Amino acid sequence: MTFWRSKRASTQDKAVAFDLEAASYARFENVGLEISGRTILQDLSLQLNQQRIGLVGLNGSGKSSFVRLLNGLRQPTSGRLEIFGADAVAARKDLPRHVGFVFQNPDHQAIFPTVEEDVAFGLRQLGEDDRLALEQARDFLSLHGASHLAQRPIAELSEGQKQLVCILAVLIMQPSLIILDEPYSSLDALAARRLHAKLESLPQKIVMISHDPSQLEDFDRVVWIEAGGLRADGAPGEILKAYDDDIRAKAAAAGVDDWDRGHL
Ligand SMILES: Nc1ncnc2c1ncn2[C@@H]1O[C@H](COP(=O)(O)OP(=O)(O)OP(=O)(O)O)[C@@H](O)[C@H]1O
Repeated sequence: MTFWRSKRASTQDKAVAFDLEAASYARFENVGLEISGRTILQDLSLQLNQQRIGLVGLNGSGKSSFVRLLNGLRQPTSGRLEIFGADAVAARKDLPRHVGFVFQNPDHQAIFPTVEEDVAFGLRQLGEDDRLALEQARDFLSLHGASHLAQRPIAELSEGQKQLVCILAVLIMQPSLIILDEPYSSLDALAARRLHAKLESLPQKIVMISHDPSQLEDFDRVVWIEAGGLRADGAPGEILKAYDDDIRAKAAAAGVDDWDRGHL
């Protein structure tokens, strides 16, 4: 059974010259981001070219801000960023067609009353006919063992169910790059295993934020963001170990049992 829209984007998009086969799907050159006069990200220079890249960093370090740059939710305020070969500022309106974004908080993503309408929405955005989009959404939900949720109001779902629906709403669009911002945060162990296996099987590029190092161990690369900058970048084994060591050192210095000696 196939679900994919007939109007699928070609490798060279007509409106903006995206190169969806580019080896480096994101190129950061001295990229900075300021919001309301505050520096959130600074002087980031790196290229993303591996299939699955994990992002780690403490709360508030800038991970969500970093991934928001990738699909046009934020634009750099300094430096240059190219996504699939196109300037991220000039291409910001077209980026969501190729870069799917699973939000950390499902309430920021789901906008339609029912699950099937929400999953169908992305296909409609891509130009699919309303009725066909809804049919494909139902089939897709069924394929992923979620047909029982199809007509449920999203607002009534559990947090984990909402998170899974938001993931499906992005997967159905088959974007070339999929961003996942802490997708495991509300999932039970079974759903987490299923998602892990699913992500492993996908042909698309994936950039995923996770506070659970075990979900990133088999990724191709891990990038560690600290205080809005690049702290380390490399093989998961090396970076996750260094990150864990750093957390242990900080915990020992701050006194993990003493909330007041730490800081938010
Ligand atoms: N809309 C905004 N206005 C002002 N400051 C913001 C805004 N969004 C994020 N920030 C600030 O940017 C910094 C980085 O936030 P960001 O959400 O990117 O961190 P994070 O690493 O994803 O954190 P977490 O792990 O807690 O999700 C924080 O200091 C945050 O307060």
